Amino acid sequence: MQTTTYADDSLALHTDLYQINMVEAYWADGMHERKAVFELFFRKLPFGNGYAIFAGLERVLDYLKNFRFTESDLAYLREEAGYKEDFLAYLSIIKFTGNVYSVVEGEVVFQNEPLIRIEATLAEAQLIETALLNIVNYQTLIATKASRIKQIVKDDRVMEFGTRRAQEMDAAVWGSRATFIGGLESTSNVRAGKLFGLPVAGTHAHSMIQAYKDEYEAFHAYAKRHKNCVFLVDTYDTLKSGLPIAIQVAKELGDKINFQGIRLDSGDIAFLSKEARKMLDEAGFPEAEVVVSNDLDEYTILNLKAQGAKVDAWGIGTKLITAYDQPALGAVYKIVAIENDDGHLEDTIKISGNAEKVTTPGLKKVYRIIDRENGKSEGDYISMADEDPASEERLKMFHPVHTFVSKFVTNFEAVDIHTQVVRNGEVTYKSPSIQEIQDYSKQSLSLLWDEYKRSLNPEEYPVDLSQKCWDNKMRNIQEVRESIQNFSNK
Ligand SMILES: Nc1ncnc2c1ncn2[C@@H]1O[C@H](COP(=O)(O)OP(=O)(O)OP(=O)(O)O)[C@@H](O)[C@H]1O
Ligand SMILES: O=P(O)(O)OC[C@H]1O[C@H](OP(=O)(O)OP(=O)(O)O)[C@H](O)[C@@H]1O
Ligand SMILES: O=C(O)c1cccnc1
Repeated sequence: MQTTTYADDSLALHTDLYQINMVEAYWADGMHERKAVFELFFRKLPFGNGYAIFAGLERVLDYLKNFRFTESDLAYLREEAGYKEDFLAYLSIIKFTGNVYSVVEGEVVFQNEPLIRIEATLAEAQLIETALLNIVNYQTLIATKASRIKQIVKDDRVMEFGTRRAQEMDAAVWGSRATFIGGLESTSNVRAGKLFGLPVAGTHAHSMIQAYKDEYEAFHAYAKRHKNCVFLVDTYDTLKSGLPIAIQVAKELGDKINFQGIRLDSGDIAFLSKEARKMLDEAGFPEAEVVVSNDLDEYTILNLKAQGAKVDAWGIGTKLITAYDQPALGAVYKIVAIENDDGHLEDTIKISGNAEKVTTPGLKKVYRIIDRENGKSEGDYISMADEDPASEERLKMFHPVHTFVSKFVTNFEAVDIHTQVVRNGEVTYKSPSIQEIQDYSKQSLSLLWDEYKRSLNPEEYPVDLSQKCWDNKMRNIQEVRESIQNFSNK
């Protein structure tokens, strides 16, 4: 529903006011077209996990391709926000003209490494920050949550049921896409199925049983119109009513339906699933699945498995789509270089009392270092852009804060984890199909040792700096210190 007089016809204003205000200052000072380099990264992996699954690139590219202030955006900025005509005239012609390097969706990623690098005019790079973070923070968080769940359930199917509990509609559809990237098998959201080509699956609700008042009637009515039926058996009494009636209907209809199984949505899932398995087997339905749902997450599932629950498929909603135990990923977007008066890129650094928060300046690359003998990742290696770790015989990798933690790697492959996805404003990357993205993610995960993949207290995967990158960072810190010293001596 339209609630104002302005059409909601672009995403250019999906930004924080301060971005526009900063750009106005750059523009007034003639700095807006200076080349700048920004990096998007997170500092801490979510859920205490040992890795994250990157998602969001498809929407980022769509956003960048269409980045334009429309007439209604400009009218709003003029009439409600008070911006002047000369600045609005500049905004009216701005579009994204830069270069973007990104990891691809489904990639396994880690703390403190640039996921996306933007090289653009200062104004463009600044204006897009908020939307990029908004997209990547949410989608990466949800893909990672899904991947954690998948690590626990292994080959069991997982159906995403979260739409009704998601933080509104965008989160539901893009979230369900992210859960597929993270390894889940289907979503219940039909629109997400249509938009992204996701497999759609589901059962039925208690309301149908209540509408027919009677489980026998309801199951029959449903089976008349649907194949692959999963009957929800816990509306009245799971063991005394729902299950026996589901079995009766399945026997009566025989080959006319493909009785796929039953769903449990309350009670003691471990106990009831074992009982259900027994009853289905004894009734001659060993192939029928036990599907369960009810406020599940990876912790409950792990516990249910420890209790010997006999479950074939898990329906998971609220705790997945809202990332219930950690509802935000803290990815940030930091400037690392800017063109100086002479037209050269100059490093820039943000200092912090917290060593982990000091940014790593300069134009850099990230390589995944893969051991040629066992095919596993030894760690990620952040170098200056002009370095080529592949040409080194023996690579020294050391922790970027606790530098005494180090190792040497030989016989390795160094794979640049970024792909150029936008060149001079043109999107040059075509997103693979959603299935290809999921397959890629599985392959990317298979490079990781199990120690990094366990859900509790995983080992910390090394994300290290090259010596040159480290030296450059120290030099930049020193320069800032000296200039502060000079300033306070004045
Ligand atoms: N055997 C079990 N071990 C651990 N947790 C379980 C087990 N069985 C179910 N659970 C979980 O315990 C919680 C039970 O939720 P709740 O207290 O709402 O009970 P319920 O059976 O769903 O009741 P209601 O009839 O109100 O839906 C759910 O998160 C469910 O996944
Ligand atoms: O528990 P979640 O992980 O969020 O999974 C989704 C939940 O949504 C449905 O319940 P709801 O009570 O909304 O409707 P119903 O009548 O279909 O059970 C479903 O039965 C699940 O319990
Ligand atoms: O298909 C289902 O069983 C379903 C879908 C959404 C939410 N809960 C259950």
